[in-house]
Amino acid sequence: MAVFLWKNLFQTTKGRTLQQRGSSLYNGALDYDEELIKKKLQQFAGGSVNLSKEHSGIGILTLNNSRLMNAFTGTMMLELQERVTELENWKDGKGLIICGAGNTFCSGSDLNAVKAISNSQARWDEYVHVYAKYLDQAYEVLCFLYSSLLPLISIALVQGKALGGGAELTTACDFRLMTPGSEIRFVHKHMGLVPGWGGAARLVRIVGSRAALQLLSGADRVDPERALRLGLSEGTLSSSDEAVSLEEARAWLSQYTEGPASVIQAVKKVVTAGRELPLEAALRTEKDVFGTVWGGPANLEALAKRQKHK
Ligand SMILES: CCC(=O)SCCNC(=O)CCNC(=O)[C@H](O)C(C)(C)COP(=O)(O)OP(=O)(O)OC[C@H]1O[C@@H](n2cnc3c(N)ncnc32)[C@H](O)[C@@H]1OP(=O)(O)O
Repeated sequence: MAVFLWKNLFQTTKGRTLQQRGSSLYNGALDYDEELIKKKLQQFAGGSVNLSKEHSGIGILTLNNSRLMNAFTGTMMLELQERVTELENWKDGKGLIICGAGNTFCSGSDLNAVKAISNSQARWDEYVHVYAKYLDQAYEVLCFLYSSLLPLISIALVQGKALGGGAELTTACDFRLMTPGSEIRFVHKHMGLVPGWGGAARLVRIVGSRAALQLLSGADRVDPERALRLGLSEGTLSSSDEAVSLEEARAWLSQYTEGPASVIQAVKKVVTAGRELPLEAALRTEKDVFGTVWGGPANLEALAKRQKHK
Protein backbone atom coordinates (compact mmCIF):
# COMPACT_ATOMS: atom_id res chain seq x y z
CA MET A 1 0.00 0.00 0.00
CA ALA A 2 2.79 2.39 0.91
CA VAL A 3 4.53 1.71 -2.40
CA PHE A 4 1.34 2.44 -4.28
CA LEU A 5 0.79 5.63 -2.34
CA TRP A 6 4.27 6.95 -2.84
CA LYS A 7 4.32 6.08 -6.49
CA ASN A 8 1.19 8.10 -7.08
CA LEU A 9 2.16 10.95 -4.81
CA PHE A 10 5.52 11.50 -6.37
CA GLN A 11 4.31 10.94 -9.90
CA THR A 12 1.86 13.78 -9.46
CA THR A 13 3.94 16.19 -7.39
CA LYS A 14 7.55 15.66 -8.33
CA GLY A 15 7.08 13.72 -11.54
CA ARG A 16 8.18 16.42 -13.91
CA THR A 17 11.27 17.31 -11.95
CA LEU A 18 12.30 13.71 -11.66
CA GLN A 19 11.77 13.12 -15.35
CA GLN A 20 13.82 16.20 -16.19
CA ARG A 21 16.60 14.78 -14.07
CA GLY A 22 16.23 11.42 -15.79
CA SER A 23 15.68 9.72 -12.50
CA SER A 24 12.89 7.72 -10.97
CA LEU A 25 12.14 7.59 -7.30
CA TYR A 26 11.15 3.97 -7.53
CA ASN A 27 14.24 2.66 -9.22
CA GLY A 28 15.31 0.72 -6.20
CA ALA A 29 14.40 3.38 -3.66
CA LEU A 30 12.43 0.94 -1.60
CA ASP A 31 15.07 -1.75 -1.97
CA TYR A 32 17.42 0.42 0.04
CA ASP A 33 19.26 -1.47 2.68
CA GLU A 34 17.45 -0.79 5.98
CA GLU A 35 20.72 -0.01 7.74
CA LEU A 36 21.59 2.52 5.07
CA ILE A 37 18.19 4.16 5.48
CA LYS A 38 18.76 4.32 9.22
CA LYS A 39 22.12 5.96 8.68
CA LYS A 40 20.55 8.51 6.38
CA LEU A 41 17.77 9.34 8.80
CA GLN A 42 20.38 9.59 11.55
CA GLN A 43 21.94 12.47 9.62
CA PHE A 44 18.94 14.50 10.80
CA ALA A 45 19.61 13.97 14.44
CA GLY A 46 18.30 15.60 17.56
CA GLY A 47 15.64 15.25 20.17
CA SER A 48 14.23 12.00 21.49
CA VAL A 49 11.02 10.07 21.94
CA ASN A 50 10.71 8.79 25.50
CA LEU A 51 8.43 6.09 26.79
CA SER A 52 7.48 5.33 30.35
CA LYS A 53 5.28 2.32 31.04
CA GLU A 54 3.29 2.70 34.23
CA HIS A 55 1.97 -0.07 36.51
CA SER A 56 -1.57 1.00 35.68
CA GLY A 57 -1.01 -0.19 32.09
CA ILE A 58 -0.83 3.37 30.74
CA GLY A 59 2.18 4.34 28.67
CA ILE A 60 3.37 7.94 28.37
CA LEU A 61 5.11 8.71 25.09
CA THR A 62 6.84 12.10 25.14
CA LEU A 63 8.17 13.93 22.09
CA ASN A 64 11.22 15.72 23.29
CA ASN A 65 12.91 18.29 21.09
CA SER A 66 12.26 21.47 23.01
CA ARG A 67 14.75 23.53 21.00
CA LEU A 68 12.54 23.10 17.91
CA MET A 69 9.12 23.03 19.57
CA ASN A 70 9.25 19.21 19.39
CA ALA A 71 9.63 19.07 15.59
CA PHE A 72 10.31 15.56 14.32
CA THR A 73 13.91 14.89 13.29
CA GLY A 74 15.01 11.76 11.43
CA THR A 75 16.25 10.11 14.61
CA MET A 76 12.99 10.89 16.40
CA MET A 77 11.11 9.10 13.62
CA LEU A 78 13.31 6.05 14.15
CA GLU A 79 12.82 6.26 17.90
CA LEU A 80 9.06 6.61 17.52
CA GLN A 81 9.02 3.37 15.58
CA GLU A 82 11.10 1.62 18.25
CA ARG A 83 8.86 2.85 21.06
CA VAL A 84 5.69 1.86 19.24
CA THR A 85 7.13 -1.63 18.69
CA GLU A 86 7.84 -1.78 22.41
CA LEU A 87 4.23 -0.83 23.10
CA GLU A 88 2.96 -3.43 20.66
CA ASN A 89 4.75 -6.11 22.72
CA TRP A 90 3.57 -4.77 26.08
CA LYS A 91 1.28 -7.54 27.38
CA ASP A 92 -0.01 -5.45 30.30
CA GLY A 93 -0.53 -2.31 28.23
CA LYS A 94 -4.01 -0.80 28.05
CA GLY A 95 -3.66 2.88 27.30
CA LEU A 96 -1.30 5.42 25.80
CA ILE A 97 -0.90 9.17 26.22
CA ILE A 98 1.15 11.01 23.62
CA CYS A 99 2.37 14.44 24.67
CA GLY A 100 5.18 16.90 24.07
CA ALA A 101 7.93 18.10 26.38
CA GLY A 102 8.15 21.75 27.39
CA ASN A 103 4.38 22.08 27.44
CA THR A 104 3.89 22.09 23.68
CA PHE A 105 2.82 19.18 21.50
CA CYS A 106 4.72 19.11 18.19
CA SER A 107 5.50 21.56 15.39
CA GLY A 108 5.60 18.91 12.64
CA SER A 109 8.55 17.84 10.55
CA ASP A 110 11.96 19.36 11.14
CA LEU A 111 12.16 22.16 8.59
CA ASN A 112 15.91 22.57 9.10
CA ALA A 113 16.55 19.11 7.71
CA VAL A 114 14.33 19.76 4.72
CA LYS A 115 16.08 23.07 4.04
CA ALA A 116 19.57 21.65 4.48
CA ILE A 117 19.21 18.91 1.94
CA SER A 118 17.02 20.70 -0.56
CA ASN A 119 19.43 23.66 -0.73
CA SER A 120 22.04 21.51 -2.38
CA GLN A 121 21.21 20.81 -6.03
CA ALA A 122 23.89 18.14 -6.24
CA ARG A 123 22.16 16.20 -3.49
CA TRP A 124 18.68 16.36 -5.01
CA ASP A 125 18.34 12.63 -5.70
CA GLU A 126 19.57 11.78 -2.24
CA TYR A 127 17.14 14.33 -0.84
CA VAL A 128 14.23 12.68 -2.61
CA HIS A 129 15.24 9.24 -1.40
CA VAL A 130 15.93 10.18 2.17
CA TYR A 131 12.98 12.49 2.53
CA ALA A 132 10.70 9.90 0.94
CA LYS A 133 11.94 7.43 3.54
CA TYR A 134 11.35 9.94 6.32
CA LEU A 135 7.79 10.49 5.15
CA ASP A 136 7.31 6.79 4.57
CA GLN A 137 8.45 6.12 8.13
CA ALA A 138 6.07 8.78 9.50
CA TYR A 139 3.20 7.47 7.42
CA GLU A 140 3.77 3.85 8.44
CA VAL A 141 4.20 4.50 12.13
CA LEU A 142 1.14 6.76 12.37
CA CYS A 143 -0.98 4.23 10.46
CA PHE A 144 0.26 1.59 12.87
CA LEU A 145 -0.67 3.74 15.88
CA TYR A 146 -4.18 4.18 14.47
CA SER A 147 -4.65 0.51 13.61
CA SER A 148 -5.78 -2.50 15.59
CA LEU A 149 -2.18 -3.71 15.54
CA LEU A 150 -1.57 -1.47 18.54
CA PRO A 151 -4.39 -2.49 20.89
CA LEU A 152 -3.99 0.37 23.35
CA ILE A 153 -6.55 3.12 23.82
CA SER A 154 -4.67 6.26 22.89
CA ILE A 155 -4.95 9.96 23.66
CA ALA A 156 -3.09 12.91 22.20
CA LEU A 157 -2.65 15.36 25.05
CA VAL A 158 -2.49 18.62 23.13
CA GLN A 159 -0.69 21.34 25.03
CA GLY A 160 0.61 24.46 23.26
CA LYS A 161 0.72 23.84 19.52
CA ALA A 162 0.11 20.81 17.33
CA LEU A 163 1.13 22.01 13.86
CA GLY A 164 1.50 20.29 10.49
CA GLY A 165 2.70 16.75 11.12
CA GLY A 166 1.99 17.37 14.81
CA ALA A 167 -1.69 17.93 13.96
CA GLU A 168 -1.56 14.76 11.87
CA LEU A 169 -0.16 12.84 14.82
CA THR A 170 -3.15 13.86 16.95
CA THR A 171 -5.45 12.20 14.41
CA ALA A 172 -3.58 8.90 14.82
CA CYS A 173 -4.86 8.68 18.40
CA ASP A 174 -8.30 7.46 19.45
CA PHE A 175 -8.98 10.63 21.44
CA ARG A 176 -7.66 14.15 21.82
CA LEU A 177 -7.73 16.21 25.01
CA MET A 178 -6.65 19.85 24.87
CA THR A 179 -5.32 22.21 27.50
CA PRO A 180 -6.61 25.81 27.73
CA GLY A 181 -4.93 28.02 25.11
CA SER A 182 -3.71 25.12 22.99
CA GLU A 183 -4.32 24.71 19.26
CA ILE A 184 -4.38 22.11 16.52
CA ARG A 185 -3.55 23.54 13.13
CA PHE A 186 -3.07 21.85 9.78
CA VAL A 187 -0.68 24.51 8.46
CA HIS A 188 0.26 22.44 5.42
CA LYS A 189 -1.35 24.79 2.89
CA HIS A 190 0.80 27.65 4.11
CA MET A 191 3.85 25.44 3.57
CA GLY A 192 2.73 24.58 0.02
CA LEU A 193 1.83 21.07 1.17
CA VAL A 194 -1.00 18.76 2.02
CA PRO A 195 -0.91 16.18 4.81
CA GLY A 196 1.06 13.10 3.84
CA TRP A 197 1.20 11.15 7.09
CA GLY A 198 -2.41 9.99 6.74
CA GLY A 199 -3.73 13.02 8.64
CA ALA A 200 -6.28 14.15 6.04
CA ALA A 201 -7.95 10.75 5.65
CA ARG A 202 -8.17 10.31 9.41
CA LEU A 203 -9.42 13.89 9.92
CA VAL A 204 -12.27 13.24 7.47
CA ARG A 205 -13.29 10.24 9.55
CA ILE A 206 -13.15 12.24 12.75
CA VAL A 207 -14.88 15.51 11.79
CA GLY A 208 -16.47 14.72 8.40
CA SER A 209 -15.38 15.89 4.98
CA ARG A 210 -16.86 19.40 5.08
CA ALA A 211 -15.17 20.38 8.32
CA ALA A 212 -11.93 18.66 7.23
CA LEU A 213 -11.97 20.65 4.00
CA GLN A 214 -12.39 23.87 5.94
CA LEU A 215 -9.60 23.04 8.38
CA LEU A 216 -7.15 22.09 5.62
CA SER A 217 -8.00 24.72 3.02
CA GLY A 218 -8.21 27.50 5.60
CA ALA A 219 -5.23 26.23 7.61
CA ASP A 220 -7.53 27.18 10.49
CA ARG A 221 -6.32 27.51 14.03
CA VAL A 222 -8.53 25.15 16.02
CA ASP A 223 -8.80 26.17 19.65
CA PRO A 224 -10.19 23.86 22.35
CA GLU A 225 -13.74 25.24 22.05
CA ARG A 226 -13.93 24.73 18.29
CA ALA A 227 -12.28 21.32 18.56
CA LEU A 228 -14.96 20.27 21.03
CA ARG A 229 -17.75 21.51 18.76
CA LEU A 230 -16.25 19.65 15.79
CA GLY A 231 -15.77 16.43 17.74
CA LEU A 232 -12.03 16.74 17.20
CA SER A 233 -11.47 16.89 20.95
CA GLU A 234 -13.09 14.92 23.74
CA GLY A 235 -12.62 17.61 26.33
CA THR A 236 -10.72 20.65 27.54
CA LEU A 237 -8.64 20.06 30.61
CA SER A 238 -8.83 22.55 33.45
CA SER A 239 -5.13 23.33 33.60
CA SER A 240 -2.40 24.09 31.08
CA ASP A 241 0.28 23.21 33.61
CA GLU A 242 2.37 20.36 32.21
CA ALA A 243 2.22 18.04 35.22
CA VAL A 244 -1.38 18.80 36.16
CA SER A 245 -2.68 18.31 32.62
CA LEU A 246 -0.86 14.98 32.35
CA GLU A 247 -2.47 13.89 35.61
CA GLU A 248 -5.89 14.96 34.32
CA ALA A 249 -5.35 13.07 31.06
CA ARG A 250 -4.32 9.98 33.03
CA ALA A 251 -7.48 10.21 35.14
CA TRP A 252 -9.64 10.63 32.04
CA LEU A 253 -8.07 7.64 30.32
CA SER A 254 -8.29 5.47 33.45
CA GLN A 255 -12.08 5.43 33.13
CA TYR A 256 -11.61 3.33 30.01
CA THR A 257 -8.59 1.26 30.95
CA GLU A 258 -9.88 -0.12 34.22
CA GLY A 259 -9.96 -3.91 34.06
CA PRO A 260 -7.79 -6.72 32.71
CA ALA A 261 -5.46 -5.88 29.82
CA SER A 262 -6.73 -8.81 27.74
CA VAL A 263 -10.26 -7.42 27.82
CA ILE A 264 -9.33 -3.77 27.21
CA GLN A 265 -7.12 -4.81 24.27
CA ALA A 266 -9.97 -6.92 22.90
CA VAL A 267 -12.37 -3.95 23.14
CA LYS A 268 -9.91 -1.79 21.22
CA LYS A 269 -9.48 -4.50 18.56
CA VAL A 270 -13.18 -4.98 17.86
CA VAL A 271 -13.82 -1.24 17.62
CA THR A 272 -10.81 -0.68 15.36
CA ALA A 273 -11.91 -3.57 13.16
CA GLY A 274 -15.33 -1.94 12.86
CA ARG A 275 -13.68 1.29 11.81
CA GLU A 276 -11.05 -0.16 9.45
CA LEU A 277 -12.51 -3.18 7.78
CA PRO A 278 -15.39 -3.87 5.43
CA LEU A 279 -18.41 -5.02 7.44
CA GLU A 280 -18.06 -8.73 6.74
CA ALA A 281 -14.41 -8.83 7.74
CA ALA A 282 -15.10 -6.69 10.82
CA LEU A 283 -17.85 -9.06 11.92
CA ARG A 284 -15.52 -12.05 11.51
CA THR A 285 -12.75 -10.30 13.42
CA GLU A 286 -15.18 -9.52 16.21
CA LYS A 287 -16.15 -13.18 16.46
CA ASP A 288 -12.48 -14.20 16.55
CA VAL A 289 -11.60 -11.64 19.21
CA PHE A 290 -14.60 -12.77 21.26
CA GLY A 291 -13.08 -16.25 21.15
CA THR A 292 -9.93 -14.95 22.81
CA VAL A 293 -11.79 -13.68 25.91
CA TRP A 294 -14.69 -16.13 26.18
CA GLY A 295 -13.86 -18.61 28.94
CA GLY A 296 -10.75 -16.58 29.70
CA PRO A 297 -9.64 -15.69 33.26
CA ALA A 298 -11.61 -12.42 33.42
CA ASN A 299 -14.75 -14.08 32.10
CA LEU A 300 -14.47 -16.99 34.55
CA GLU A 301 -13.82 -14.64 37.45
CA ALA A 302 -16.90 -12.58 36.60
CA LEU A 303 -19.02 -15.74 36.41
CA ALA A 304 -17.72 -16.98 39.75
CA LYS A 305 -18.56 -13.62 41.35
CA ARG A 306 -22.10 -13.84 39.95
CA GLN A 307 -21.57 -10.30 38.70
CA LYS A 308 -24.69 -8.12 38.75
CA HIS A 309 -24.88 -4.94 36.67
CA LYS A 310 -27.13 -2.78 38.84
C1 LIG B 1 4.31 17.11 7.70
C2 LIG B 1 4.37 18.52 7.24
C3 LIG B 1 4.88 19.49 8.27
O1 LIG B 1 4.93 19.17 9.42
S1 LIG B 1 5.40 20.97 7.68
C4 LIG B 1 6.01 21.77 9.12
C5 LIG B 1 4.90 22.47 9.81
N1 LIG B 1 5.41 23.26 10.91
C6 LIG B 1 5.77 24.52 10.80
O2 LIG B 1 5.74 25.10 9.74
C7 LIG B 1 6.22 25.18 12.08
C8 LIG B 1 6.95 26.47 11.82
N2 LIG B 1 7.22 27.13 13.08
C9 LIG B 1 6.40 28.03 13.61
O3 LIG B 1 5.36 28.37 13.08
C10 LIG B 1 6.83 28.64 14.91
O4 LIG B 1 8.19 28.34 15.14
C11 LIG B 1 5.99 28.14 16.11
C12 LIG B 1 5.97 26.62 16.20
C13 LIG B 1 4.57 28.70 15.98
C14 LIG B 1 6.61 28.65 17.43
O5 LIG B 1 6.70 30.06 17.36
P1 LIG B 1 7.46 30.86 18.53
O6 LIG B 1 6.82 30.48 19.83
O7 LIG B 1 7.48 32.26 18.15
O8 LIG B 1 8.91 30.24 18.59
P2 LIG B 1 10.02 30.27 17.46
O9 LIG B 1 9.43 30.47 16.11
O10 LIG B 1 11.08 31.21 17.87
O11 LIG B 1 10.50 28.75 17.55
C15 LIG B 1 11.49 28.30 18.45
C16 LIG B 1 12.52 27.60 17.64
O12 LIG B 1 11.92 26.41 17.13
C17 LIG B 1 12.15 26.34 15.73
N3 LIG B 1 11.09 25.57 15.09
C18 LIG B 1 9.79 25.62 15.31
N4 LIG B 1 9.14 24.74 14.54
C19 LIG B 1 10.09 24.11 13.79
C20 LIG B 1 10.06 23.07 12.81
N5 LIG B 1 8.92 22.49 12.43
N6 LIG B 1 11.22 22.69 12.27
C21 LIG B 1 12.38 23.26 12.65
N7 LIG B 1 12.46 24.24 13.58
C22 LIG B 1 11.32 24.65 14.15
C23 LIG B 1 12.18 27.80 15.28
O13 LIG B 1 12.80 27.91 14.03
C24 LIG B 1 12.98 28.40 16.41
O14 LIG B 1 14.34 28.09 16.24
P3 LIG B 1 15.49 29.24 16.39
O15 LIG B 1 15.35 29.72 17.79
O16 LIG B 1 15.11 30.29 15.37
O17 LIG B 1 16.77 28.55 16.09
